Amino acid sequence: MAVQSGRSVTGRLKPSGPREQFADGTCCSTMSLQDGGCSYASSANLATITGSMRRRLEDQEFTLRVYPGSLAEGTIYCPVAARKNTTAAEAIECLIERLRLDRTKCYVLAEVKEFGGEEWILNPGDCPVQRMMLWPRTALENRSGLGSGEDYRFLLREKNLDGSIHYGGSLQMWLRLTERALLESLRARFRQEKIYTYVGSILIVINPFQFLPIYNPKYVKLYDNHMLGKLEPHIYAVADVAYHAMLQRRKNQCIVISGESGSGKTQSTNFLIHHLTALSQKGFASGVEQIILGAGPVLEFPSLRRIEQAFPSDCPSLLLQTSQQQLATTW
Ligand SMILES: Nc1ncnc2c1ncn2[C@@H]1O[C@H](COP(=O)(O)OP(=O)(O)OP(=O)(O)O)[C@@H](O)[C@H]1O
Repeated sequence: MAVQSGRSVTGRLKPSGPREQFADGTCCSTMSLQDGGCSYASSANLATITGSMRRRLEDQEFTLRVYPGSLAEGTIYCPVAARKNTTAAEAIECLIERLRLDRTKCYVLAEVKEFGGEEWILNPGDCPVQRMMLWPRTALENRSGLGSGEDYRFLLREKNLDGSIHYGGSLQMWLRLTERALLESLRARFRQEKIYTYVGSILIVINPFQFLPIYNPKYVKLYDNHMLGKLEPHIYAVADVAYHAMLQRRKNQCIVISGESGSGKTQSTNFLIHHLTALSQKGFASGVEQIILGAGPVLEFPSLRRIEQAFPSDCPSLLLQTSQQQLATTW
């Protein structure tokens, strides 16, 4: 599952000044300047100022997030750089190129204003940025909250020969499919006693509730200073990355462990500490491991949202614990 990254719309629309008013959709910059500033500006000056501001806005580059759904499996959204007068046809051309879509087919951009809601098809000459500027600020800021009610976004759709739109499942359905694919992959791996799986930089662990011979010195050595992704996913790999990042960058590192009760967080913490002390001692026996385990500095967060707030983007590793019972409810 690949999530394409790009500068967020929010980031682009946030700069202070007239642009912010514009992004809010309440009024354009020209209007706000006339409202607030004409008492001291001569009409000639005003024309010059408004002209240059308008030009700046025309030149301003925004990022459209376009969700291709089933047209490009493995891509959740594709960021497209666009200006105020970039047309839907131009944005689609860029998407065809980026997503390597079939050029013999015809595509349209659809605007959706509510998760799973009605879709408005843009004409080729419509300007998506101008439509985005009419979205409320909350919709631009809350880019991740699926199902949060107001969930404005652009979708890429295929047009049938008769001019009708080929839907091929809603975005909601497609996202559920990717979740199902993830769960199926976790289940298949778990059946082969592979309890660890990477999803991007996150390690998902399924509690096996049985002893697995994968925590012995052979594994400590195997994962010592290895390249992430070269070996099977393992909790030692996470510890190893954090340890070496700490040495190289000379900065504290943080590993967040999240999961329901009984999913194996304490056990994973023990494995992490075991590996970290083994790396730092290189086999030299000492009581450090026991001291750290005894101190047990445990931070508990009730939800992932709180974790995100506490550890924003520079948090290096996130470990998600889950148990068979928890997954069984979904499987
Ligand atoms: N990697 C593992 N291998 C084998 N057994 C495990 C593993 N992880 C967890 N377990 C088993 O699951 C049990 C519960 O795990 P643990 O106590 O770590 O859960 P927890 O998430 O810390 O629970 P709580 O939140 O209630 O404290 C352990 O006693 C152990 O038997």
